[in-house]
Amino acid sequence: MIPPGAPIVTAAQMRAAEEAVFRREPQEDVMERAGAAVAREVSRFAQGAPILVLAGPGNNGGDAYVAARLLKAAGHDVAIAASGEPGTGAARAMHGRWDGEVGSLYQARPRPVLVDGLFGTGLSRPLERGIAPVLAELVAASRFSLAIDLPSGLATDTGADLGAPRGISATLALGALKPAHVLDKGLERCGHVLLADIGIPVESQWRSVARPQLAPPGARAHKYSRGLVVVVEGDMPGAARLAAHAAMAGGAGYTVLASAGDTGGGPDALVRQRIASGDDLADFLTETRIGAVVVGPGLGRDRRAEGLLKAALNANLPLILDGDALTLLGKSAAAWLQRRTAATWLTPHSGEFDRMFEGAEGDKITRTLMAAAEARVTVIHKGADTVIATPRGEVRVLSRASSWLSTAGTGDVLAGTLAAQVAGGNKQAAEAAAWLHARAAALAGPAFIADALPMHLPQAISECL
Ligand SMILES: NC(=O)C1=CN([C@@H]2O[C@H](COP(=O)(O)OP(=O)(O)OC[C@H]3O[C@@H](n4cnc5c(N)ncnc54)[C@H](O)[C@@H]3O)[C@@H](O)[C@H]2O)[C@@H](O)CC1
Ligand SMILES: Nc1ncnc2c1ncn2[C@@H]1O[C@H](COP(=O)(O)OP(=O)(O)O)[C@@H](O)[C@H]1O
Ligand SMILES: [K+]
Repeated sequence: MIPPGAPIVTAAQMRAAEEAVFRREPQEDVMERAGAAVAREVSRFAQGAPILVLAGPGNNGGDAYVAARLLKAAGHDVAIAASGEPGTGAARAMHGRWDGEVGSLYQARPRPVLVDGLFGTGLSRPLERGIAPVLAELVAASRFSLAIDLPSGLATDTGADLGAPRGISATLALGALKPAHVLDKGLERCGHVLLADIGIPVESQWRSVARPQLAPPGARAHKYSRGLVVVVEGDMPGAARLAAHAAMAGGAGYTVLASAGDTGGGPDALVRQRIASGDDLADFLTETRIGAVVVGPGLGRDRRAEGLLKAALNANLPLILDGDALTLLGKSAAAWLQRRTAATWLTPHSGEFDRMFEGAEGDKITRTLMAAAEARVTVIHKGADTVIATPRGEVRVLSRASSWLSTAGTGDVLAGTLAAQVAGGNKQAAEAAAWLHARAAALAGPAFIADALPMHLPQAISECL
């Protein structure tokens, strides 16, 4: 579980936000609030069991000393073990306010409840001096463990593993989420992510995906005003049918499958349009009521596929490109897409993304932002950590969706869901589609097949009205 709609900031942005607050308020007061938030969560879960608090050299350790003092004052049995002397002014002050003993991390005996206050956003290199194995053992031997801000050993801005333990039960993010809470190894290492308000206002264009606010069709709605979606069929017709079904169940008023022949299948309400070639598609796409076109699911990579893709790119219509369309574009994606005047959405998985944007470097958020800016499109970079980036620099991250989504065809369902939101005029179509898709997967339960996913979209939508 990730707090929805929460700001995500880098370590440097968090530091800047803190420093702005320290100009009007002592750092110790902020640290007292952070430590109090930690103590609150720990006492909720500890249920009277003995607590071991680990304190590092920096301000994460400072938070740990505060939490230990408050937990002790509330009657808990608390021991502290430190990796060394406190190294910052605020941490020294908090160490001074603790009136008990401070043991060595390396001699610490496990206790049922563990609080990890060794390192937070200041971790700058892999854990050293044998800290990683000691921390891993103490976490493994505990019944409940809570990491202050971040599990020690995660790179704040990337979620890369710098020696973080496995099995942390919960992480209390202070003030805002950091990329490590939602990306890469952070997905498995943070446990449940909780967010504490510690009185530091943060401004960010990056957020975790939130449940969208959707509206039912107006009283005078008709099928075209609800949105007309065209899905282009190719070599593997099942993929296009999945996308079309998702567009219908995702709220589109009218869905057309543009197919070369009658391949059958699909709901009766699905309208079929015979499209043999790129020229046919170009003609059909002059229909002005079309609200979104999906090209790519099961498209194939032959001459006909290229012709269809070209026709879709040249049409002045909102366009969703997925699967084979992305592979066909390959390295020339940005050059092609920059020329479009209508809006474009790309839904690559990491293989497709890397083929299109091989020059993009860094963490997943940075790379996706670069791609969106370069191609001037919205990119939904899929995976266990799905990152949505717009050319305006907005980012939405959806992590911890059902891992049962890792089955063929679920990406086609996402493309269709997105098309319904685009055609329906949703200004936050990508975020809404990602939420609805993940919610449908949660409702579908374990071991579903992609065909079953669209059936759960209406229930997901009902939760947004
Ligand atoms: N600035 C503040 O007053 C506040 C900071 N907060 C806490 O402070 C944390 C950030 O504090 P800091 O910037 O002091 O950083 P940390 O406490 O995360 O750690 C920094 C210290 O660890 C050392 N270090 C870095 N990598 C190391 C490694 N691999 N092995 C050994 N030592 C290593 C650094 O040299 C530095 O001494 C946040 O995560 C949050 O928990 C909160 O208390 C809110 C207020
Ligand atoms: N382990 C996972 N956890 C959460 N979501 C996942 C996981 N694996 C895949 N997904 C999601 O499932 C979908 C798979 O899409 P894709 O890879 O394009 O598959 P296909 O082409 O077969 O439809 C994406 O929405 C992706 O974000
Ligand atoms: K920590």
